[in-house]
Amino acid sequence: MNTIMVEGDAEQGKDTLLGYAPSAEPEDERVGEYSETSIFEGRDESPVSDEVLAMTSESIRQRPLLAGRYRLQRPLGAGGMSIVYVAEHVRIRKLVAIKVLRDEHVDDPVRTQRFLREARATAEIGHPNVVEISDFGETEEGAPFFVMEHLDGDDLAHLLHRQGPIPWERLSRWLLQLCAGLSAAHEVGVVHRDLKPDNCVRVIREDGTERLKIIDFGVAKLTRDELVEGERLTQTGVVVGTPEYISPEQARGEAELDHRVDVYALGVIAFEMLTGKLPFEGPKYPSYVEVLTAHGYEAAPTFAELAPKLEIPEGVEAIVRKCLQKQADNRYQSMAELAAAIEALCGEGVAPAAVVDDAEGAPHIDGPMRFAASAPGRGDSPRGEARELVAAVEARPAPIRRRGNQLAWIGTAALSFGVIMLLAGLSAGWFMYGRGLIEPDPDPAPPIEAPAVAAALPEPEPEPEPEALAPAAAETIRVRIDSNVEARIVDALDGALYGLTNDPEGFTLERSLEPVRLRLSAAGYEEFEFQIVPSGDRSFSQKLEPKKKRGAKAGPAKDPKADAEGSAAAEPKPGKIDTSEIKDPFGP
Ligand SMILES: Nc1ncnc2c1ncn2[C@@H]1O[C@H](COP(=O)(O)OP(=O)(O)OP(=O)(O)O)[C@@H](O)[C@H]1O
Repeated sequence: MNTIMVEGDAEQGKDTLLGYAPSAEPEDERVGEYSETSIFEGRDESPVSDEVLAMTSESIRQRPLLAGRYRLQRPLGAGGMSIVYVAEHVRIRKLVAIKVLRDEHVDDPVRTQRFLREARATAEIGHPNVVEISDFGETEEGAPFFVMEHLDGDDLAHLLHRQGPIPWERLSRWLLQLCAGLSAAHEVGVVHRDLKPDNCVRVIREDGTERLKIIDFGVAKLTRDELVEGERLTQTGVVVGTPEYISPEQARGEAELDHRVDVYALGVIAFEMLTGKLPFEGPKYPSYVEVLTAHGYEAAPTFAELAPKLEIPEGVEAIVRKCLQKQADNRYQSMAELAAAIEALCGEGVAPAAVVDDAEGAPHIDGPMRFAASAPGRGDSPRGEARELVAAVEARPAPIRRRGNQLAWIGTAALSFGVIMLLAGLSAGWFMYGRGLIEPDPDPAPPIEAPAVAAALPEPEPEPEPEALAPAAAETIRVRIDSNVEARIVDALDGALYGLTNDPEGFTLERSLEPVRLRLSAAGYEEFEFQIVPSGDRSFSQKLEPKKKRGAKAGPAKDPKADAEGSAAAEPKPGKIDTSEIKDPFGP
């Protein structure tokens, strides 16, 4: 398992609930106390485990100077893709942080492109609240690296662990800085997509003031340009994020993502920093499936429900809830708008109107959820870790609702259909499902003048050919079903007629990832009910069984239509038969 592993104790942090003094009390009881006691005392010595050191490239470790000017001192941390070191610029004797692509990924064009994209995206932003990129290069082994300002501080996850919930007065100042940095990113067409407390570092400046810096644009989307070659997964698609902070549209695998996913994530961060709890955690959310489903469909609990002992002003909650709306249109539409709301509340005390949650309610997950053999459980990797998961889901959706209605179950079957929800194997630090990266941005930002470093970085691979993206663009898909007897194809929920089997034209369905439950019915034949996920054109064959006559011996009944038209009509058509698809994929 080529996983991450920066902080061995981060794991603990997830389950013991952030930043509270160790307590014999049940977890729920602990909310409500601001505590300065760290349950992670001593963790600041070095977040890098021996395992990470062991993973460190031998050649890099031994080389005294990187690119002739940087002396690597020690690893700061590592993700699935790269390792971050503290280094010294030997000429100006300044500490820097250097992120180097792991040796094992050097020949992987996808990861290399992503890595370069991170460097370019970050460098283009150029804002005091975003980590600064000052240089880049390549190791002798060909591993790209880029050089950042060294942030000597704590990320918000650590602060929360150490200090417990952060009062609004303080948090609001941090949020305003994060809004400023993200606003700058959005202005140049960069969407972070993986915002979480771990990626927000607080440094104390010489004058004693705090400065927040956003790091890790490793999964950022450059809305105006490149799609990374190879991330164009025709079947499964790709969306990247960290389950605990992922926006509903990412969780639902929607293709069109914009900067408002960052508004949502910032809302989750604010929620967690204020209450010490994530909106969706605890026994009700035993795996990432439940977490993602909740982000997709479930309203966040109120502060009073989660942290009854904390007194958080209503206006604050209203702001957070507005960020957490499921529909991006119902959130703040920009970081500037969010910042204005924070400022209005902090300044004149103007609270935004309370928001009525637009959540539709989470689908009930009923069936067995099976992870691939190598899959980690939710607790198997550090909290907040972006991760790569591959689909291996078996789940029975609750009552399937009609397509176009609220939901159905996101993690439906259709492994062969493409995306859906996913689950399981940790591999490179990306959580993948849905189709986020495979869509071009419909409204690209205007070109901007990139700072020198960004401009000098190698250009990424060209965008995929348009035809590769074409299927996702169509609004409807066509379904053709053949059967041994002409049968009506109806909606299993409301009986609406879609068409008839054996119609060469088939019938159309709205393109969706929500399953549609259909029924085939023909006089004298057993009805056959099944579901499909209309994510692309489908063609099936299904034999209907004659109804058994009471008292009659089992055997094929006569098909009245076959009688009229000849026996050929009763034969299933050859080819194209894939009864596995037509069966309820969640069925036993
Ligand atoms: N400029 C910096 N200064 C100080 N520490 C940094 C800096 N950039 C990153 N780090 C630390 O290095 C560690 C890994 O950084 P980062 O989050 O960018 O990588 P990652 O996302 O975990 O790795 P990958 O991109 O391979 O998945 C984190 O602990 C982070 O706080």
